[in-house]
Amino acid sequence: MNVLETDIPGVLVIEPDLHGDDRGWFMETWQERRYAEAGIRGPFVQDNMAHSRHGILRGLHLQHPHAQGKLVQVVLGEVFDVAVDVRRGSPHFGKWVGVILSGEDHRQLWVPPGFAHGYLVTSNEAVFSYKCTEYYHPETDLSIRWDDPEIGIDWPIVGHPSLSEKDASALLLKDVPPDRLPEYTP
Ligand SMILES: Cc1cn([C@H]2C[C@H](O)[C@@H](COP(=O)(O)OP(=O)(O)O[C@H]3O[C@H](C)C(=O)[C@H](O)[C@H]3O)O2)c(=O)[nH]c1=O
Repeated sequence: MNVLETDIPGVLVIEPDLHGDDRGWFMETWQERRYAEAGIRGPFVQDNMAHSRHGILRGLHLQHPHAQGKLVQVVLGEVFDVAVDVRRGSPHFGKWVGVILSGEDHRQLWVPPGFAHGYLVTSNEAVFSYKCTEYYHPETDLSIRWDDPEIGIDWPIVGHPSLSEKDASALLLKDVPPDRLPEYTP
């Protein structure tokens, strides 16, 4: 398993070992001891899966309180996956990391608690699967605008993505009340 750092400390790309043979392939998508050694600690309490068509953008979402760490990967298709540091006081506040994840490369992204997360489907369809370190708390769920100019995410899209009503009416980061954002703890 290779673990690659990104421009934001703590956000990691994981390249799991793939065991191929004439039947196909096998991979361990998570293993507590090995991932903890890489700095990816649970406990993971919930697994999610979502299917989306081309051009769908889900995000940018976070929960606070009850911030979720997310170990994300694509089972089928391809997405552009983004993590944004929205921890108050972080030296990287407002900074984003974007990576292509696909069912072909099997890569994972570790999105620590305190980050807004979202992805754009760049294939005809995509099945997205991820582990969370906190339960779903819709009452503390928050959407931040995918196209917030102060974050400036370079989404690989021409025109406008397909969004949920919630995401279409999301706030700009500057308009989020400070107490709705997690605190940075070095
Ligand atoms: C997130 C979630 C949703 N739901 C239900 C609530 C709605 O009836 C339906 C769709 O929810 P939503 O539109 O919030 O789903 P996404 O837009 O994919 O939200 C996710 O998108 C971005 C990329 C994330 O990182 C978060 O995990 C999450 O916010 O699933 C649940 O029952 N449990 C859950 O944990």
